[in-house]
Amino acid sequence: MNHVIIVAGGQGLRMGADVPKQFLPVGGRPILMRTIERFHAYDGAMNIILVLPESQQAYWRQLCRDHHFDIAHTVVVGGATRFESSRNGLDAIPEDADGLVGIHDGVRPFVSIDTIERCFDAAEDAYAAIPVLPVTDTLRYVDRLGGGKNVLRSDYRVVQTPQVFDIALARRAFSQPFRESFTDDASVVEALGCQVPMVEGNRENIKVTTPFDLIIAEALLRHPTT
Ligand SMILES: Nc1ccn([C@@H]2O[C@H](COP(=O)(O)OP(=O)(O)OP(=O)(O)O)[C@@H](O)[C@H]2O)c(=O)n1
Ligand SMILES: C[C@](O)(CO)[C@H](O)COP(=O)(O)O
Repeated sequence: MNHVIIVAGGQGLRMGADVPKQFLPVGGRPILMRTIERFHAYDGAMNIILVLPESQQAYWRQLCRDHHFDIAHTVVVGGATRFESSRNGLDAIPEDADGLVGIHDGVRPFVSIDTIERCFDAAEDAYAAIPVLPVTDTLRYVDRLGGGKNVLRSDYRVVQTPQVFDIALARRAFSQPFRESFTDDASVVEALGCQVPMVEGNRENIKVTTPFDLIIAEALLRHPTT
């Protein structure tokens, strides 16, 4: 059985909305529902674990009733960091489970089924896989004194989710103590000394982070490309 942990335990400070950003509507439906629907569409038998702050769980249950949202999922409590939220999600997977676990941002509702499939297929072969895209702008390194220099953009990739791992590998990685450098799940696995293979992501798979991203999200719904 495949598992996916949808992390939605953050504060959404950059969005600055009254309602937690994962509950904001896009095309009339909460972002989080759209995200969960993508994984259910990929694999109807997938074990879906949703990580949410305790204070938001009653509101989420109300939203599910209001929107007749009936995709089965388990809700677990979020942590102070994304690392902690991912780890809480992992703890909800039965001890004796084997196979793969994907970890996905609750606020990436436009992940394509192809991207999900590429990640799970590659992780089946290589124990881990993450979706990435090439950088389309010129990149500039800036130092602490305000100086800067052009860097070769072909040396870099933009990283998305879902990040998929063998469950035993993910458990070992998340038993390490937290480090500030853990900005995604791949960086936690790499701290064990493992390589994390990359597959192609999809351009629409934006992380809804700021009010501007909500405008893009509405436009993507009006002109679907996935
Ligand atoms: N303690 C945390 C922090 C983040 N996340 C989740 O990780 C994903 C990516 O994080 P981001 O979009 O940066 O969300 P926030 O941390 O909520 O945003 P901000 O930094 O603006 O507060 C989101 O789905 C967010 O809910 C989480 O589960 N637990
Ligand atoms: C995990 C992630 O979405 C990969 O791009 C990203 O690192 C999370 O962003 P945050 O701003 O660090 O929460």
